[in-house]
Amino acid sequence: MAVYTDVAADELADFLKQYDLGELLSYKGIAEGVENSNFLLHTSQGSFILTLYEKRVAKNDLPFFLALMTHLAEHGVNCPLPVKGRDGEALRELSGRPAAIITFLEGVWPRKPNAAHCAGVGEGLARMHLAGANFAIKRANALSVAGWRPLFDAAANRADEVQPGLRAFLATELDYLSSGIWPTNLPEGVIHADLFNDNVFFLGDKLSGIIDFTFACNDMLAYDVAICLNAWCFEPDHSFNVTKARAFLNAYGRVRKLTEAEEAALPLLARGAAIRFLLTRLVDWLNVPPGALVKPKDPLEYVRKLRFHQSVTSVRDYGLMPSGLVA
Ligand SMILES: Nc1ncnc2c1ncn2[C@@H]1O[C@H](COP(=O)(O)OP(=O)(O)OP(=O)(O)O)[C@@H](O)[C@H]1O
Ligand SMILES: N[C@@H](CCO)C(=O)O
Repeated sequence: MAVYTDVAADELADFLKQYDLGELLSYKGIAEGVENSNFLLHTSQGSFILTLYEKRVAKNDLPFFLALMTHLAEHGVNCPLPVKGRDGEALRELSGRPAAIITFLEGVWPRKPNAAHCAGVGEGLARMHLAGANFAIKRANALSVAGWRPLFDAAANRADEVQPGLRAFLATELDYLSSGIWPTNLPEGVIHADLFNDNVFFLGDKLSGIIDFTFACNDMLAYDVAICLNAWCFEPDHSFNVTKARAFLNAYGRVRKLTEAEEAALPLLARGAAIRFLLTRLVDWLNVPPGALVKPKDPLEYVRKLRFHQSVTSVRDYGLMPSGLVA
């Protein structure tokens, strides 16, 4: 998270009067993350996270995110819980933005994920997919293949300022991915859609919790797997680490086995996931709001990752035998 919208102390104290959270002792903006404004609150009742939802979050989607966290927590996933006010509502408004308070989760996100972390994420992701199976509310993925073109259009004119040739590279890849080859018949369910290392908490090597459901939606479960391959299985120099990928995929498969069709589609899904994050990062890189407390993420990291997926011919390259057996 970041801080785009500031909140004054007296405004926050007033806001908290709507809750049974005791007295506000201190609060501070959280610089991490890029999407929403977040604050760590200390009250006489404990620690909480206050989120003000920003540009990419549609207000109509907020009941989905809040109900999903409650549903997942009830089905064994350790994730934050929305805190309701005295009126029974979790969602309200603060400083002109939709706002909610959620419970604070203990744990630390891994700055340098190792293969054990990747295995933890694989297991955690599969458990989340199973836990989401009977969640009643639906939300389409606004950042799937149809959502990439508008992002490209918003950034295309200045893409070459970030890297010469980037515009043409993106245009070619986007044409390919939108040419009718994007899978439509793979198993679907609730996906997290942003399960990066800063959204997964660990205590030692053990996964202790999952946060940040503001991109969660209904989509292909294997697309979530592809997002994690991108987010967890590359090194700081952006080279692919097959040991981490194998650990991740095997751990996922022990809880929810990928179908053969999902395995076959993985290289394509990974290309899609790479361009999705490349494009949102590029748009954000070119549009940092003046005065915002945010460190935009590097879009070029995803050029390298995308090139790797373009070179992949089968899931063997991700450490998995096409039959699903370990390579
Ligand atoms: N429930 C929570 N418990 C403890 N810490 C939290 C919680 N929610 C958020 N944080 C802290 O705030 C940081 C940013 O949160 P989050 O990832 O939800 O923000 P975001 O703007 O949606 O970011 P991004 O989408 O870039 O990951 C986290 O890395 C974590 O340090
Ligand atoms: N996790 C995303 C930011 C939030 O969408 C990224 O690393 O680009």
